[in-house]
Amino acid sequence: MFVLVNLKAYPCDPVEIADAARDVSDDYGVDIAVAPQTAHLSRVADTGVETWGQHVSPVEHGSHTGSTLAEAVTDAGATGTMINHSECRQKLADIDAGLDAAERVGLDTTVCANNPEQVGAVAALSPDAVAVEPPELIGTGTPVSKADPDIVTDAVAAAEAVDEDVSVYCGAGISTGEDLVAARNLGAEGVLLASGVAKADDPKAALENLVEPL
Ligand SMILES: O=C[C@H](O)COP(=O)(O)O
Repeated sequence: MFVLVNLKAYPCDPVEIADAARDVSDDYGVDIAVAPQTAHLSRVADTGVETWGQHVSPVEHGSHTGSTLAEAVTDAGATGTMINHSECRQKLADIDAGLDAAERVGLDTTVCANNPEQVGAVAALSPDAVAVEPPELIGTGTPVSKADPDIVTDAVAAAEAVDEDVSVYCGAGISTGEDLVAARNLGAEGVLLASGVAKADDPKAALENLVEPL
């Protein structure tokens, strides 16, 4: 299972969480990546943890003030990026161009989607992975695997029907090891989570609790 920890814009210490994620990943043999604010990418990557961008813009070098250039994301040490997070929605054409930008520099890609129908649509763009996240469950602590497990199994089927090489992750409300095991049992190959770690009093303990049952 791949565990992608999105720090969003939470008031957490990205380096403390990156250090914890690196150590827990090493200790438990689970692939854990951290996606901090773009301005924190270098500091997070310097810890040695797998580092992801929260977004890349659908642009090349040029007059694109305020953009998140894929080349700058890799220069900062990231090896992957999310695109189309529910809190950073993109038009389909921009998701496609964002994937082109990520591919140009060799970033791994996860495209987020609200539901299984959207999973099928974005799987057609051949990202490395899609992450299904019902927006209404984000930040609630109620995992999609409990609230509506069919969303995960339907997302897996939708991606498989389009492109068997696209992995499916699930997210929203995931905070415990039990949630990770449930996601795996529903066919997900990874999880995307945020508040369960970024808002935890002890992020390292939260990460250990997540991966221990795997
Ligand atoms: O990027 C992470 C997802 O939006 C899930 O957030 P959450 O774990 O706080 O529900």
